[in-house]
Amino acid sequence: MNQSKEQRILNFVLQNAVRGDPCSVVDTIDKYCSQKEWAMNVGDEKGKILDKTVQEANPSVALELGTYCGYSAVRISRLLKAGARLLTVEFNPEFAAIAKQMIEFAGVQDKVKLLEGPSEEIIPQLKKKYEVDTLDFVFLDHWKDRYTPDTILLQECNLLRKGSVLLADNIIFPGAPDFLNYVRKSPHFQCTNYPSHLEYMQVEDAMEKAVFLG
Ligand SMILES: O=C(NCc1cccc(CNc2ccc3[nH]ncc3c2)c1)c1cc(-c2ccc(F)cc2)cc(O)c1O
Ligand SMILES: [Mg+2]
Repeated sequence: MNQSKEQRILNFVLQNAVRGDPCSVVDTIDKYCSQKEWAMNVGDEKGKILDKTVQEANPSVALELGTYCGYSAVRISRLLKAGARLLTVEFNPEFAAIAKQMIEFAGVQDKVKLLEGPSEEIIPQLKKKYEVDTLDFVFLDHWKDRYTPDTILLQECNLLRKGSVLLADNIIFPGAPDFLNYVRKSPHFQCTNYPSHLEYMQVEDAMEKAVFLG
């Protein structure tokens, strides 16, 4: 049975990156996906925006929606302070299996908890089942039509606090127009736009930061 693209990405990392070195895992995925096969990792240009936003937030508890191969989970977790943790949600079982191996190879498994299932099921479980009080940082990179309902669900589940930082990928391409509308019109969010490019391409894209005001 021939391999999936995601399996090929993982194999390239296992053969070319340095075990236990998150930076080498991130760089090796970028090398493969820019030279051999495009894939929907956030990439290095938008990844630098993600890095700065995570460092500024310096979260104790972070949530990622849309793990894919684990590129941004490794990228985020390498920046977390001792004792901080990242919960990452992946609905696609094949992607989750790849991401689990990627996270372990990078050596960040003690900081990252991979939760398999759809965000709409997992978000309401975060407080009781995953012992979350509130989220300091949320990276949205899953189905683009889920950004808005999940942002509303996070508020309904009382998971955001004054200063919680949401960062959304793909604001321009593939686009998340209803999310942009929602957060920019809401009095509960202070928004900032970060123009960039689609990963590994010269196509315009952007990220949007939305800080919860309470
Ligand atoms: O669509 C995207 N990513 C989301 C996505 C996509 C597919 C599968 C999943 C399955 N994972 C999943 C689903 C639902 C979920 N609920 N909770 C967790 C969870 C997890 C997730 C995307 C597309 C492009 C893109 C495509 C084509 C093109 F030409 C240009 C650009 C670029 C990106 O950076 C992207 O992020
Ligand atoms: Mg994306």
